[in-house]
Amino acid sequence: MTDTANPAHAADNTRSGFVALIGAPNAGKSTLLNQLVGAKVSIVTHKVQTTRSIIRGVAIHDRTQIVFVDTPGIFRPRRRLDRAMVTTAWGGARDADIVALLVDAERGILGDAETIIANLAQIRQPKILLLNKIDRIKREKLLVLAAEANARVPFERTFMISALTGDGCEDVMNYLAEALPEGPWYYPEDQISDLPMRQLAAEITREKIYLRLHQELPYSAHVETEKWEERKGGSVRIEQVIYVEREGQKKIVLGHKGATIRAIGQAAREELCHLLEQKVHLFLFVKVRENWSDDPERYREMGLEFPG
Ligand SMILES: Nc1nc2c(ncn2[C@@H]2O[C@H](COP(=O)(O)OP(=O)(O)OP(=O)(O)O)[C@@H](O)[C@H]2O)c(=O)[nH]1
Repeated sequence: MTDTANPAHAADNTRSGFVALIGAPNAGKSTLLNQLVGAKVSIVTHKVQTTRSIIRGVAIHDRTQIVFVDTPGIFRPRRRLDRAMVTTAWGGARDADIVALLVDAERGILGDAETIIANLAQIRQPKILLLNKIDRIKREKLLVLAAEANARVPFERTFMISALTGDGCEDVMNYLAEALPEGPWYYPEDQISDLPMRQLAAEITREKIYLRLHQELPYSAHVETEKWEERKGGSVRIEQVIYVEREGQKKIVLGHKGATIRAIGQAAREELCHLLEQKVHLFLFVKVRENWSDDPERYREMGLEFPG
């Protein structure tokens, strides 16, 4: 048996490294991360800009440990929170061994994807191109897109994949497993994410809020796990606070006679039970905290840099 408590894994011939996934909002980064790591570590929703901080997923392929850095979508920043997300995303790319640019092939290289490609030139790490969502488009169009992207940036390799179906993903893993440098593993073998459990639990609740409320609640809800208590008998009691910016938003989150928050809580609890493989008692509270998006402390908690 392998010693999972020892992250060094000094065994011969191991390889390891960091791979930054960058791409425009909705390119499919979180979906791909989950597909490659094989477990849900990064939240996925149909809304853009749901990933706020860098989340790592760790995959083992052959003798290589591949640490994925899922970056917030890189886009033209408008609000302060947006600017923090973009700064953090490019920081993640500069620290990585390999940068993987994910492009929504259906959308092509327009808008945000174009801005990213223009900026990629300044990044000196080896870069690979992943054309995603090939389940949705014709092969001829893909080839044109691949040529267009490679004319602008020297990619080491181009892959055509579907993060959703897993098509082409094995080729990406084979490539990364060979391309990353020799060295000891960074994490114990059984660790899929270094995102603290409390934060992951908060992300799950935040995902349920988005899925439930769609447009009604803009990007102003923030969830914090305040209490995490392992109970006798193997269950866990988790208390979370959902912070909103205005009274009106609090009413929306609560819903008529508390129906909305109950549904959010139930969905989050089910997913947590599944993830933790234990019984979960989840308690949600809604609080108004005006202007939390201007508070440096909240940024630090989310692992973001505060743009002055
Ligand atoms: N058809 C299809 N849909 C996909 C594929 N990959 C991702 N999607 C969908 O695209 C949407 C966005 O995916 P995400 O993984 O959340 O995208 P993201 O790049 O992490 O987005 P942000 O968190 O906003 O940066 C979701 O509805 C996914 O189901 C794919 O290969 N095929």
